[in-house]
Amino acid sequence: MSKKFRTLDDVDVKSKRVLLRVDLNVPMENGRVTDATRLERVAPTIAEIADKGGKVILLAHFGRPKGRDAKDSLKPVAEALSKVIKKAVAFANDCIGEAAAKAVAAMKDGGILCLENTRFHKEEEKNDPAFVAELAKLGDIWVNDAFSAAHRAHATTEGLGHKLPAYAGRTMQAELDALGKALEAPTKPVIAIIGGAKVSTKIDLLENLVTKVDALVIGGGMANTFLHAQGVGVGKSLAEKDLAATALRILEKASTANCAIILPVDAVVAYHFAANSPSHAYGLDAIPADGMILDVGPQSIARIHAAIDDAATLVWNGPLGAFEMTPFDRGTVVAAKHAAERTKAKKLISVAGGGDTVAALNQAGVADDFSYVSTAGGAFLEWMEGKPLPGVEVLKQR
Ligand SMILES: Nc1ncnc2c1ncn2[C@@H]1O[C@H](COP(=O)(O)OP(=O)(O)O)[C@@H](O)[C@H]1O
Ligand SMILES: O=C(OP(=O)(O)O)[C@H](O)COP(=O)(O)O
Repeated sequence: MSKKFRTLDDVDVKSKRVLLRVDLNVPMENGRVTDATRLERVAPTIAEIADKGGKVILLAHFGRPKGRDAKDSLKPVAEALSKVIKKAVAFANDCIGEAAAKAVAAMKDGGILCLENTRFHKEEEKNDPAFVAELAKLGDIWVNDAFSAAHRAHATTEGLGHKLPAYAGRTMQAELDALGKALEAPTKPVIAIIGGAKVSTKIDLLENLVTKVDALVIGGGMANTFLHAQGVGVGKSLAEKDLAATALRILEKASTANCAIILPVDAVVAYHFAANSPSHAYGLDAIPADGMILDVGPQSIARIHAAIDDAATLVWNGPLGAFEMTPFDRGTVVAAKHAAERTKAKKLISVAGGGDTVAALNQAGVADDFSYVSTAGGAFLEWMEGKPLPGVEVLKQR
């Protein structure tokens, strides 16, 4: 990788208070981390700083809380991280103020401290200068290792880089390096699969994506939004109906750009958002008004297979259905296995990313068969678009 920013090679961290921005936004169920990939990926950076005698002060968000909310505490994640890195991780129940200052003051060289969810303060997402200044008091340098949150210009992902000497962490370096190698000049035809639940934050990306890929498979909550826009009754499905105009504009743009759009032609519908709740596959003209689309149907899966077969490069973010609950993982698991087989047969370069997407690939048992698995979803898509990522750009300034 051409050296565009300073890294841990350029700083002596011994005895320094290192504010290390990581992405601890891991999938959780009943207080238990269900996929530790993001924790495993950040482990080398934490170990390197601690082993060199730096004080590792972890900054991270979790979920999208509106203010302090116990269900979004990072405490259980810090405990899971401690198990992954096999080192003690202290915890402070606020990321600024007295609790944070005391915990930092008590640190020894090589110690590790995790501060509570930065999004418990609304100033985090506003990149508020006073909040940034409060955070900056706790550290001597800022290391950004959260590539998967680098598309956010928040206080801890961007603001701190203007206030303290800034460095890229090892995960940040590795992600940019690997994505560059796999996708800077992708072998065509390129197919993208976009699913998941973060419709409003990802739909705008599709407008650019359709000019860069030859085919776009849309699944998950994203597909429901498009189907609704086309006049399909989607019942009680997760769909952002106010984005119908955006969805139609994207379809038009795709047509102009000669990007094939593969939307579901059938859907697995249930009446309760719960594992193993009774379900049935319906054609699009027959989705029950009181039902919820929780997965793509069998005919849609066949089309997705065919689209993958036509592609030389695959980029994937977002599960095709509510994969955490059987049997609604079927579409995602079957498509993931198919992409993995094509990759093993050297017919496909496959790159997938996103907290839940990685969890889904692990659940399907194929993460290791993909060409590259990124920790990032939204950030990876924005990087693909060629958009500058605020959390990366700020590293280049200093
Ligand atoms: N049809 C659907 N209805 C409800 N939730 C869905 C549906 N399809 C996918 N999801 C949910 O989308 C979530 C993942 O979305 P997202 O956060 O956008 O992906 P990633 O973390 O990989 O970037 C999962 O929790 C999954 O259950
Ligand atoms: O999980 C994340 O992104 P992803 O779902 O796109 O992989 C990041 O932690 C960013 O979270 P955000 O989309 O709430 O800013």
